[in-house]
Amino acid sequence: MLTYARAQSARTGIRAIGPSGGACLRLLAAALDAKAVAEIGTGTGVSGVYLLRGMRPDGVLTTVDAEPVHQQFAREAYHAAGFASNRARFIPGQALDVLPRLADGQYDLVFCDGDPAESQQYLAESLRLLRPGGMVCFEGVFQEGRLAEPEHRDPQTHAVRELVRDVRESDLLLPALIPVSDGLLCAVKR
Ligand SMILES: C[S@@+](CC[C@H](N)C(=O)[O-])C[C@H]1O[C@@H](n2cnc3c(N)ncnc32)[C@H](O)[C@@H]1O
Repeated sequence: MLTYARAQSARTGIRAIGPSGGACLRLLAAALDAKAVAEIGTGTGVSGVYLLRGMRPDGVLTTVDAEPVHQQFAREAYHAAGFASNRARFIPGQALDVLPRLADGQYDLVFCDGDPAESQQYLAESLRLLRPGGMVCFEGVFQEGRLAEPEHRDPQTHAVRELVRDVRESDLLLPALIPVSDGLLCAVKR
């Protein structure tokens, strides 16, 4: 059941991935037979429920958020969706403080949905965290249309443009831009 997580998102205004993006995440986690997934930006747990549904039954989602109260919503959402508490590891804190503490090469999938202005740093950390053949995904790269409109030069949109360029030009990555939700940029680590 996603009702709880979506209701908390609507009530609090904490943005959550849409149904098409969520379904895509679930499929990607299943295709990777994911046992270990890292998520930046727990929110109210909508994306986490989709990821857990796609992962192996013994898989563990490690999810990071700067706001402990958001993680409490997500904890309740995973419980309401029927997942045992040992399926998720909640780490509160700023992503750029927490990510360096996670183990190298141990993750099948890294889902980035935290602060878009930090996207390039998330990519660098993801490349370290992923096993070969693993995948990194960024939600929201269309930036509600601003990405494709050159007059938008705010720091956040600029950072996402730089991310898209880095992913496209990297020899280490095989990218695909999937037009679901607000743009899901995915890339497999060679
Ligand atoms: C868009 S919401 C995530 C939504 C969630 N992925 C979902 O689809 O249900 C973004 C989340 O990232 C968190 N966040 C923003 N900047 C962050 C940072 N620098 N480090 C960790 N978490 C951050 C916010 O507190 C918020 O809960």
